[in-house]
Amino acid sequence: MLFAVRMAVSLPPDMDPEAKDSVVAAEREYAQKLQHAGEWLHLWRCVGQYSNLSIFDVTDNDRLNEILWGLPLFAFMDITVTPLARHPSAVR
Ligand SMILES: O=C(O)C[C@H]1C=CC(=O)O1
Repeated sequence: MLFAVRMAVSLPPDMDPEAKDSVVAAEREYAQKLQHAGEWLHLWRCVGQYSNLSIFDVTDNDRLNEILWGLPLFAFMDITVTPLARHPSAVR
């Protein structure tokens, strides 16, 4: 099942710099592992914003929920999920 997920990140301005570096590094490792595993198909930066637009290919809603709740930055994110269906005019 394909999902488009928008993740907007909002870190506290007074967050300890070491804690910030640590959670961002953990997020990168987590995201790259899922990309290598083939579940996180696309990860795009939204221009000029600390947010991304991602495409996931997962077995079901529960798996996506598990992935999103496991994001190290989850507590600092506003997440919007859009389930995707094939467009009738799509050529591939
Ligand atoms: O930077 C972001 O958009 C947030 C998050 C999503 C993947 C990742 O590595 O960081």
